[in-house]
Amino acid sequence: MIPSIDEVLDGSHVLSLPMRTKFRGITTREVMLVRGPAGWGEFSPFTEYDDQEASAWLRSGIEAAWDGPPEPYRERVRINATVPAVPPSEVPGILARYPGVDTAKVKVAEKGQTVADDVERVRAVRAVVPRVRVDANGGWTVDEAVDALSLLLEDGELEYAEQPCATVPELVEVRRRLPGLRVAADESIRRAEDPLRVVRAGGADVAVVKVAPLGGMRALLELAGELGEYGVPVVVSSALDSAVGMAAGIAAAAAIPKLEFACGLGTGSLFVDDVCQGQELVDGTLLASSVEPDPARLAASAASEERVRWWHERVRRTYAFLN
Ligand SMILES: O=C(O)CCC(=O)C1=CC=C[C@@H](O)[C@@H]1C(=O)O
Ligand SMILES: [Mg+2]
Repeated sequence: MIPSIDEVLDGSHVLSLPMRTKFRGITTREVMLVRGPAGWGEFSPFTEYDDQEASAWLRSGIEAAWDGPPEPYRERVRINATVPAVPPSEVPGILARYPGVDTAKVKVAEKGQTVADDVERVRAVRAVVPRVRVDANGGWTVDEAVDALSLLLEDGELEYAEQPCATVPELVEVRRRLPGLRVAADESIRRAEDPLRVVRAGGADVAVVKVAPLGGMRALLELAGELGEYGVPVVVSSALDSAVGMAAGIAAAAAIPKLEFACGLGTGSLFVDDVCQGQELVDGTLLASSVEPDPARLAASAASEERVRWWHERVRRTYAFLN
């Protein structure tokens, strides 16, 4: 059952969370938290997304706050460190925020940077963490991907390359030209009309799945089951969520029967302050549990009246796509 708009907006908070490091081009993350009978939910589609795309995120926030999490298979979820496209000198400081974590995802192919920047950054990561995956966010052509990934492979193994190129045929081609390397699909799943298309086309060895863009924890679990039928394992990742959205990501990951890879659910450390005290990392794992935002932090991070109005209007427009 979908709550009314007034029920969704009642008791909601729009927050502006400053980030320690620029990530996907932003230095402040705006999120909206909603409160329902089952707890808290998050609605935080990136501001440039249209209402149709944002509607999956609204469905997801409502699911968390009105239905709560699915039945878990495990208590704790292994996570990876996430390293933004920073200079190598900043890498140790970022990794220090992930005690006990043995896998890092490194952003590569950042606009305005070179392959040499990527190689240096990945080297700095390898010096601290044994297992490395890279994420190009579709920033390379096939030739650029093959050249850059071959260079990175000269220094050591890569667990996988996430979205090296933007399109499905390009991913298929990268897989063909680098048969020893796993390719993971992210944007080709979360921003696609048919999330299984990339897998059917032979463009992915691994699928990156995110709760909010897929429309919630149960929608993610259903897709993970379908991907499993194709023999494609999933990595549950964040959508740069606050601790509330992250709790839904951890709950979804905890409810997947077979989890082979560390999950990208450690981006809370990219915020200067999250909406509540972060979950403690134990041996590189996070506990699946409900979260309660800290009222003082909600007050301190409250967005301007103008931005609150913008988000409320966005919810109203987006809500129209829910049925
Ligand atoms: O997967 C991770 O390690 C963290 C999550 C992450 O990298 C992302 C979160 C949100 C937006 C994306 O640009 C980005 C990604 O591309 O996977
Ligand atoms: Mg990605």
